Amino acid sequence: MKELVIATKNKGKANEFKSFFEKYGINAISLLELQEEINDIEETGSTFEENAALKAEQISESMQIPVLADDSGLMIDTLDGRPGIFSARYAGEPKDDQANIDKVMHELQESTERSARFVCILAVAVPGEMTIFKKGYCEGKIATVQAGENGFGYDPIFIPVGYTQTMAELSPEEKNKISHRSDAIKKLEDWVIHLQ
Ligand SMILES: O=P(O)(O)OP(=O)(O)OP(=O)(O)OC[C@H]1O[C@@H](n2cnc3c(O)ncnc32)[C@H](O)[C@@H]1O
Ligand SMILES: [Mg+2]
Repeated sequence: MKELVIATKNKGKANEFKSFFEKYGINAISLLELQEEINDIEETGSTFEENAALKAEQISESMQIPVLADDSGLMIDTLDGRPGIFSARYAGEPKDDQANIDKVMHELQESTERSARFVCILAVAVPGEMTIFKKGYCEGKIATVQAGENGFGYDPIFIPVGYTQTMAELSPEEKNKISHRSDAIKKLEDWVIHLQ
């Protein structure tokens, strides 16, 4: 089976990439599964694109293989797009999904302006080639009550457009049909097929 290294240490993302790439007969391997210990890559960029490129290019360079990275986040309109690129550590170090949710819920309080979107930027770095980028979205709103156990990150407070449940109440299969990550992956299909 073909293999593709995904420059992520996020278990939730890694699982989603596994199921996307399985369909193409590709084994998606995250940094959590590699034998060698990979140091955390500092996400010092000021955009999703810069951070996705940092992750993909650093691992691709050191391993001399094609690498895919994902930089993603939640953008809330009434918070001027926050947490945005700071989504993973919105409530500070160490990264804590529940603390991030609590902070967002506190900031929104009773607000009726709750529109938001998940954004995903994929970067593919191949040694000696220009890095390519694909962008995906999932539109929705922030719930007034946290619900659901599936997924990761902000899924328990994000209600996608056309749904009454949160992303964390949907099955993994349902999430993978409509998520920002799947939207971006579909746009990468030509490259993925070429990899096979
Ligand atoms: O950098 P890597 O190692 O890939 O893992 P990370 O969790 O730090 O990933 P990001 O830097 O891209 O930050 C993305 C954050 O945005 C949130 N997020 C992204 N995609 C999400 C999704 O599908 N569902 C819920 N929250 C998501 C979640 O809080 C993530 O930690
Ligand atoms: Mg990160």
